[in-house]
Amino acid sequence: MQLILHKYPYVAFSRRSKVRSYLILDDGSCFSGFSFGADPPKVDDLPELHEFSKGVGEVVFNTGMTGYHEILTDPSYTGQIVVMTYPHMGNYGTDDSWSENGPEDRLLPRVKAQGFVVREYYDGPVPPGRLSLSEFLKKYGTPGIAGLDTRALTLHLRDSGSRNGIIVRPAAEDSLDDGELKKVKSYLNSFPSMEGRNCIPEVGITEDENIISDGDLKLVAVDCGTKGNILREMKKFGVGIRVLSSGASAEEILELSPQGVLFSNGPGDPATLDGLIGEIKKLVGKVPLFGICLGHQLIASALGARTRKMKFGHHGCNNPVRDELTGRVAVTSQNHGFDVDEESLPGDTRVWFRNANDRTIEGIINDEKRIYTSQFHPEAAPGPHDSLWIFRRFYDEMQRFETETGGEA
Ligand SMILES: NC(=O)CC[C@H](N)C(=O)O
Repeated sequence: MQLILHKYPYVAFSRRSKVRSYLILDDGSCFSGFSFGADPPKVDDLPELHEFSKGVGEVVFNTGMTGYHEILTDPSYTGQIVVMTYPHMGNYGTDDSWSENGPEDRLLPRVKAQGFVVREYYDGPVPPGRLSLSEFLKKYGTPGIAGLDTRALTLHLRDSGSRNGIIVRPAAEDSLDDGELKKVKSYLNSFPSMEGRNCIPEVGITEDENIISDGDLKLVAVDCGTKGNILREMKKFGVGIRVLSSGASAEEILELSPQGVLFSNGPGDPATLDGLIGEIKKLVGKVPLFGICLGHQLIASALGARTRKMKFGHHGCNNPVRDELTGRVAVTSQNHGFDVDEESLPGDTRVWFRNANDRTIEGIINDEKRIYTSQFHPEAAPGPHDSLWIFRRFYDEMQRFETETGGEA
């Protein structure tokens, strides 16, 4: 009897022509692999690179098994190179309708991450109408690197912390010489660290107001680089959604008489966003506030708490979180490299959610001030839907606010 291992014409990546490239970290560690997607910068091109050039950024690992399309298009990954710990990526292709960063013409570049690192890149057929992962990355100018030991790389990042890195091609030959390696290392040592970086100008809408939907209750969403699914989940309740840019003032927000204001996820260090934090301070107690990820960090800061850089953060869709009000544990989708320092949280605000692995804060609640936040992503995309109820919780709060105050706090 003949054993058929592959029913369809799977073409192993290793059998295709390979272009050697390297992932180099700022501590000099060097991982050799093969290119897919867009060509990485050449060692010669380093002086041409700017802060948001493709191929260079903070290297973080993501523990999700699937969902690479949503991850790559999540605006919060701006400035970061993503390493997938799951070893096999690309097997279902990519489809633009899964993109998390809105219509193509509005929020370019479509792929937000600076680079993508995988153990094994699947190079077989994908369903009709889809682009392969490599074609998708190429179309949006983002380099990928495959064939390196992502397990060793992840352990290194876990032990030493997330750090800057670059995907590069040698100038001429197949391998980097010592001089080139030195050049790359000194380039990386002068590259800004994620702590202290404001990445908001790279994402989000720039026009004054964007009407997503109409409804009796009104939600203003302040776009710091919002994932599309946050707005889609709120839209399900029939609320009218107005998206304002992250430069919106408290007065502009209140002028729209919303029953709720949402501060979205977004890239970079929250501590750099003083202006936005100042505007949130003016909103506290006046209208229900909902913050997701960066939005959570900004609202906590407006209440007087401090944020801090985590060693390697939480990136994945399998992070357990405990609801401190009910004791229930949910598996959540996460993507953050900063957190709120519990010591600095004001006494009248409770920890709503806590990470079950490292016990860091995953959300805060203040009923009196009508404040609800989650550090994780209740909208999933990608990830489990266990926490979608949080959107309903905020919608109920918007209704209560309207009933109790007629919209006047
Ligand atoms: N997904 C997010 O909103 C990320 C928030 C922030 N940039 C962090 O890394 O912690």
